[in-house]
Amino acid sequence: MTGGFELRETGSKGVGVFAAKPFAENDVIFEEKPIVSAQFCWNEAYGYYACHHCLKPMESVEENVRRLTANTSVVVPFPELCVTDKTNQVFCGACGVGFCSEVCKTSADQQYHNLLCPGKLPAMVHLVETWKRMHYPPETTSISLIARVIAMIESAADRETLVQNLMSFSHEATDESSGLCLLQGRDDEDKIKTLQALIQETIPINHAQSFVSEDGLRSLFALIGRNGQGIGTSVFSEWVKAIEKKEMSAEERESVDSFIDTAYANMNEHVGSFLNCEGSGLYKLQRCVNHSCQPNATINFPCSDHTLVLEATCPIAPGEEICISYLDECMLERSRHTRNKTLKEFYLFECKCDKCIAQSDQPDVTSEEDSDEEEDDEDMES
Ligand SMILES: C[S@@+](CC[C@H](N)C(=O)[O-])C[C@H]1O[C@@H](n2cnc3c(N)ncnc32)[C@H](O)[C@@H]1O
Repeated sequence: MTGGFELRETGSKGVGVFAAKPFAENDVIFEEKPIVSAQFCWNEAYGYYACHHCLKPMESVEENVRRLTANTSVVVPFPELCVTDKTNQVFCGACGVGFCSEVCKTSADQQYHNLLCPGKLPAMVHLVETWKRMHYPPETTSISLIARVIAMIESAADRETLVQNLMSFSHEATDESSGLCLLQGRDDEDKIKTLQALIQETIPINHAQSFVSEDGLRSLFALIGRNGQGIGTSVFSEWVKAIEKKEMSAEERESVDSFIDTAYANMNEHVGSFLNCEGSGLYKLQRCVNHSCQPNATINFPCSDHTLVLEATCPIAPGEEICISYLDECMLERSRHTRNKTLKEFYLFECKCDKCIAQSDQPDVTSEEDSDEEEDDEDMES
């Protein structure tokens, strides 16, 4: 973590992160590892092979391109630029999951894996399969993250500090939603009851009972909905970055650029936009960064694992609030009405950023594109 920022009350948005020194574009504001993270269940099931603890890709770049293009004869040039180091990979003797290093395996074992390993707790497989039938891609959270939080509370040497940390995360459910929209569909109350009963049956719980009551679980979903940070890692995009930096002849550059274009086109045909190992995590500092529809910072994963970096996207002056966008770039271009509909549905709040306040006297307009989508949603629901 670097200095240069402070946490302060904002008034209307709760706590926020403020610059305590000037930041230039691309400056790192802070870097941190999560309290807990987990790969999404379908992402793992579809063979996106990542370290069970830190989400670092476990495949070589060639294995990755072959899988994502469904072409087993692709030969990737400059294989020496692949960042995957298989020499340190280790595996769980009981369930077979892989870790990029002994360090990750030891952390996982100590924090949650000793309790949740399906080799020792076969009912975990049923819990995950039940979840997968409730929550299809594109995934926004996972039962694995919930299970890890519970297991960490069970296993923590300093349980009190961990619980205090988690409780400092904003975790209120709203009147309209308890964060259950994360489960998708209309029968969320039934789903939460099913999950709650299954968690109670599956995980031996002595210390985390209050987190697995119906209200406790609802609150945990709200906590993850409000604070969970998506994580994406890719050995191919790391290799592409290394290729961009490598010095080579014009001929080699042309040939490798053409290889990259073809690979992306073939991936798009086979897996669409699902290119990365994906998951989500809870971070102690990142959870204080508020949303703005006109952000001045962004989150990156430069080590292609769950280590998060908050970076300035424009100059930031001391005293200014540092905000990221919880919405993707496409959604940021949409009307205030549509942006807020998404923020309410997925992040459980109404936006009070400067841009939304400035646009608050505008009518609740839904752009043509948005209203088409809304009609489609309504058709699907009816
Ligand atoms: C990741 S937390 C950010 C830290 C939070 N302010 C706190 O005090 O814990 C996300 C929550 O902050 C609030 N928040 C973030 N950005 C906001 C915004 N632009 N307008 C209103 N509330 C916001 C919402 O309550 C949201 O659920």
